[in-house]
Amino acid sequence: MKTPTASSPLYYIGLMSGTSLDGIDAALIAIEGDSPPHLVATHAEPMPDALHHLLLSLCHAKQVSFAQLAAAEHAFCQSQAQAVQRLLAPLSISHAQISAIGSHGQTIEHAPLGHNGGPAYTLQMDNPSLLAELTGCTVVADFRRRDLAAGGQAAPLAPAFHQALFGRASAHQLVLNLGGFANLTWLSSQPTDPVIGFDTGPANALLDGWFARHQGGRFDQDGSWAASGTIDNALLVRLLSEPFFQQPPPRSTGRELFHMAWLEKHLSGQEAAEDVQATLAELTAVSVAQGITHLKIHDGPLTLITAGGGAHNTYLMQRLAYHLPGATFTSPAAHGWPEDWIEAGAFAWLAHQRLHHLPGNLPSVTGAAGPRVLGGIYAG
Ligand SMILES: Nc1ncnc2c1ncn2[C@@H]1O[C@H](COP(=O)(O)OP(=O)(O)OP(=O)(O)O)[C@@H](O)[C@H]1O
Ligand SMILES: CC(=O)N[C@H]1[C@@H]2OC[C@@H](O2)[C@@H](O)[C@@H]1O[C@H](C)C(=O)O
Repeated sequence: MKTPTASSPLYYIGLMSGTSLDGIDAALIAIEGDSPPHLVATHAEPMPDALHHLLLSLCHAKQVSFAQLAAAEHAFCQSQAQAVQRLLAPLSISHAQISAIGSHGQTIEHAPLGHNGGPAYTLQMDNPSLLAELTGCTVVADFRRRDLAAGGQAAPLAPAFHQALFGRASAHQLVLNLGGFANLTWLSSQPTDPVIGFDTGPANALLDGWFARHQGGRFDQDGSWAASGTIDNALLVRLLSEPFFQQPPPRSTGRELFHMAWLEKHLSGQEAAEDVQATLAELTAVSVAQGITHLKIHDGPLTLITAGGGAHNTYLMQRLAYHLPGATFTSPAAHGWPEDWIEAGAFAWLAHQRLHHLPGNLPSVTGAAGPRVLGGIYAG
C-alpha cells in the first residue's frame, strides 16, 4: 500500500449523493504526508429529473420490485461514472492515478434503531462492482454498515473528516452541515476532548419537498419564498414536539421519520403555503440552535463553519443568526474547502482510511463499540 509523501500525493475521488437528491457531487482530493486533505477539483453531476423522482419514490415506497431497484441502481451508477469522467476530463490526472473512489451510495432508508422491533439497518443503494468496471478505478463502498454492526448509529460520519480538516486549530471549531438533514460537529480546543457530533433534524429535505409541491422546481432559491411567509408559532411548537428533538446523542435521522406525511400530520389545513415554508426554515434554525445549546460550550465566543447547500439559503442563515446571537458564521472556503464539497471530500478521505486500514468512525459520535475500519474494497 502506497503511503502519501509531500512529494507524491495520493489522489482519491469522493462521490456523494445526499438526502436532498439534488445531484452527485464528485470531489478529487490529494493527501500529502501528514497535511490535512487538499481539495483539487470538483464536479457536480446534476440528477436527471427521472432519476430524482425514481429515487424519491423509492425512499417512500411501501413496496418495491427488484426490477425497479435494479433500474434505479443502474441509472444511479451510470450517473456516478459520468461524474468521474467529467471530473477528470479537464485535468492532467488520469483514472490510473486515482488510488480509489469512495462511493457513499444513495441512502434509501436509515433505521439505526431498527423498525418496529426489528434489527437496525441503514440502506445505501450502490453498485460498486459496476462502478469499478465502468471507471477502471478501485472503489470503496458500504461505509456505514460496519459502524452499525458495532452498535453505532452509522451516521453522521463526516465529523471524523471535520476533525482531519479543521481539528488542528488552536480555538474550538463548530461545523454545521445543512444538507437534506442537518448535523453538527464540535471540535474542542483541547485535542484530547472527544469529538461530539449528531444530526439536529431536517433541513433541506422538507423545505425542498414543500417547495416542489406548491411552487414546482427543486428548491426555494435563497429562501425567498420562505421569507415571504410568516412563521406560524403554533405549528412550530407542534413540529418541535417530535421526540427526536429531545433525544440525547448519539442520534441520526432521515426521510423515514421526517417526510411530507409527517409534516401533513401536524398541519391544520388552514395555513398559507408560504407560512409553512417559513415555519420549516424556523424548525431547522431552532433545532440547530437547540443542538448547540445542548453542547454547553464554555470555550470562547461561538464560531460556526457552515457547510452544505443550506448555507446558500439566505433566509435560513438569517434565522440561524437570530437564534444564535453573537455567533460568527464563517465559510470553510477559508480552509480551502468551499461549503458544497466537504461531504464528497469526506468519502474520498474515508476511502483513504480504508485502504490504509485506519478507522473511519468516531465512537464518541456514533456510539459504536470502538473505532472501526469502514467499507469494502472493489478492485479496479
Ligand atoms: N441558493 C440556494 N438557496 C436555497 N437553498 C439552496 C441553495 N443552494 C442549495 N440549496 C439547498 O441545498 C440543497 C443541496 O444541499 P446539499 O448538497 O448539501 O445536500 P445533500 O448532499 O443532500 O446533503 P446531506 O447528505 O447532508 O443530506 C438543495 O436541495 C437546496 O435545498
Ligand atoms: C444515513 C445518511 O445518509 N445520513 C446522512 C444525512 O444527511 C446529513 C445527515 O443525514 C448525516 O447524518 C448523513 O450524511 C453525512 C454525510 C454524514 O454521515 O456525516
